[in-house]
Amino acid sequence: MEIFDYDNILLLPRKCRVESRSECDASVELGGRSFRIPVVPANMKTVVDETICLWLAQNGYFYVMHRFDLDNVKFVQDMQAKGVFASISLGVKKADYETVDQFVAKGLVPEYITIDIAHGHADSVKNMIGYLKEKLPKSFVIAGNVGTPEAVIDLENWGADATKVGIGPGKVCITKLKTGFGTGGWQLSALKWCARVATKPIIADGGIRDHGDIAKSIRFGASMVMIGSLFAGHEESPGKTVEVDGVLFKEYYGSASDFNKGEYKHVEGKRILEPIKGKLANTLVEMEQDVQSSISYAGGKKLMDIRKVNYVTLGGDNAGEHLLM
Ligand SMILES: NC(=O)C1=CN([C@@H]2O[C@H](COP(=O)(O)OP(=O)(O)OC[C@H]3O[C@@H](n4cnc5c(N)ncnc54)[C@H](OP(=O)(O)O)[C@@H]3O)[C@@H](O)[C@H]2O)C=CC1
Ligand SMILES: Nc1nc2c(ncn2[C@@H]2O[C@H](COP(=O)(O)O)[C@@H](O)[C@H]2O)c(=O)[nH]1
Repeated sequence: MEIFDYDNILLLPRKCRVESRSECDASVELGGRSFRIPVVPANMKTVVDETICLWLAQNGYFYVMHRFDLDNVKFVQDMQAKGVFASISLGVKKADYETVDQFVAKGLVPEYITIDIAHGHADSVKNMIGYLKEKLPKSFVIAGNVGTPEAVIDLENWGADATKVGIGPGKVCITKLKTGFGTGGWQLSALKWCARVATKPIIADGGIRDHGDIAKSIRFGASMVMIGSLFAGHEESPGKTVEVDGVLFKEYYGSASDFNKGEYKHVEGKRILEPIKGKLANTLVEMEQDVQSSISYAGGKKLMDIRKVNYVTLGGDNAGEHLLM
């Protein structure tokens, strides 16, 4: 198997078919809705909050609210009362089952539910998917995180409508160091490996450092990418603002860090500072424009045209050109 990551791949252009990049359509469909770009901010406490989620939904972007210190029932009620879709995260513990029961009792149906645990290839996820499909059959269920084709096959067979791929490639992730496991360092080829067997959408989660990595993820089989670090350093980001030598930063910490957990147990995440780089809305517009450019370099007009391009690997044992024959 070829092993590579975002830094060792470049996509190869095909003859341009548009006169302006504005003709290129960066939108993607997920769960019956169309979103402006194939990007979702990570469901982490220092990346999204209620205000950001509402703004994203109102402006044509997908979102997944985090599940930490949050009343999921109130969140769904609030979002739906404001006329936008509700997209929440759930774990697999007793309290998460009770949340589902409350939805049913109140007649609430979140449009999207992401089952979000560290080791998503597990019976606990199978059981939660089964429960959701029984109690809330209309909700679109995203399940993860996983990093192998076997896991993608299982999650899909258990009923997941989409899977989330990425174990440990995140910027504040220390899973690789603490456990010796994961897709950190080879996330893009792990995505390729998983996409070969997937029959439903994959969300590639973690490791995106530059906007061009979005197109690379689409090329290797993602329908969407989940990004934390590139979103954590905005004026509106929920993390604490910290000043260092006159420069403003936002804190960004892992969901499995002691900062998020409130205790040092099974810690697989750390805290870093991200320089503040302006408004979230501007970054999203820039991402859309960059994805439009990617589509134009792919010789296409729509997002999935990126899937058709050849690529080269730079450096290492697998270096070379990879042609689609
Ligand atoms: N994408 C990634 O690489 C990673 C992401 N995270 C994020 O951190 C957050 C917290 O995750 P998580 O700790 O799973 O959530 P929870 O604390 O809600 O734990 C979920 C359940 O899974 C169990 N569990 C967690 N890890 C393992 C494992 N390796 N093997 C067996 N059981 C396990 C937990 O039990 P117990 O704690 O008793 O073992 C618990 O019952 C999530 O948002 C997750 O996405 C965390 C690590 C890696
Ligand atoms: N191993 C860990 N992974 C984590 C933790 N908290 C979040 N995450 C994952 O990272 C991505 C974001 O990655 P980025 O490279 O865009 O910053 C996020 O969506 C989670 O899947 C953690 O504590 N440990």
